[in-house]
Amino acid sequence: MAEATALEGTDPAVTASPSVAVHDRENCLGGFEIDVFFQGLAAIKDVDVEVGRKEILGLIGPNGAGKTTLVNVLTGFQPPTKGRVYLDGEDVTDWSPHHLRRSGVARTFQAGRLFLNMPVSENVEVAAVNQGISRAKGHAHAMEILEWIGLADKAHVPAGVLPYTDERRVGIARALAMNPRYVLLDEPAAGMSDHECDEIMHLIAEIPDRFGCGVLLIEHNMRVVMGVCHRVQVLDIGKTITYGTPKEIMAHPEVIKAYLGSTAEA
Ligand SMILES: Nc1ncnc2c1ncn2[C@@H]1O[C@H](COP(=O)(O)OP(=O)(O)OP(=O)(O)O)[C@@H](O)[C@H]1O
Repeated sequence: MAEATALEGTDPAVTASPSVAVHDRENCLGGFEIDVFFQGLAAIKDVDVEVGRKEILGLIGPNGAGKTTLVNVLTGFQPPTKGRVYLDGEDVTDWSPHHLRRSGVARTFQAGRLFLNMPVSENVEVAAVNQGISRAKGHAHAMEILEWIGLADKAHVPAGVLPYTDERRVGIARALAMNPRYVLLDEPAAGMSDHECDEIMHLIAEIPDRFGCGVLLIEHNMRVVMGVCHRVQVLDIGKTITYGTPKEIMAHPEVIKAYLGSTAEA
């Protein structure tokens, strides 16, 4: 993680982020006018973010831009210093991660957070059962998702022996097993080969229709982001630089300068 960036005290006209309002607040997971300060330093300053139910939103930006902090705010892991979070019209700003998870906001983590001694299938099953369905239904649901994500043949393997890239898939499977309304994926393609990236791209593209949920995707791999996202929002030093379609983002001079220029081939 990079050091927190001091935006506090700078000219508001300079630090103001553009509004990203594109959805009806009743039908999205959104953070509005979000600030997050750590020890007086702004990690996020006046950022709006919205993901719709049938949408894949990409959140990109250099290391330390504030992407994970923003996802932490949307999932209840980080209370915002200022601003509100809405889930399909309901103010959920003060809700715990557990409450949000039970209400349909699921996420993955950069580090797997799997039960390493437990078989892959049970890792996914537990996530489903925690949402209140029976063990048998949870198992069937888990196996369906593992089949879809290409891990059915490893269902009985302890999660701890999986290669890193498979761990990330199990993380996605666990999040989807919760039957979320929104799923937030933190760098799902990290460490993947080009071939694996292609596979994960196709899977992510299927999520809104197959699972009926919106996707917020943090990802450094631009091929993946530009290949699957309907909209892309760009953060840098804690504020939104711009947002738009992948095509618009690729052509944005500030984006090219601040981010894509150095990592477009990541
Ligand atoms: N718990 C914390 N305490 C203090 N500072 C933090 C904390 N979490 C994040 N930060 C700071 O907030 C800023 C944003 O960090 P964040 O991890 O959200 O960025 P990011 O865009 O997700 O970066 P990366 O791509 O490297 O994951 C950074 O300057 C980081 O050092």
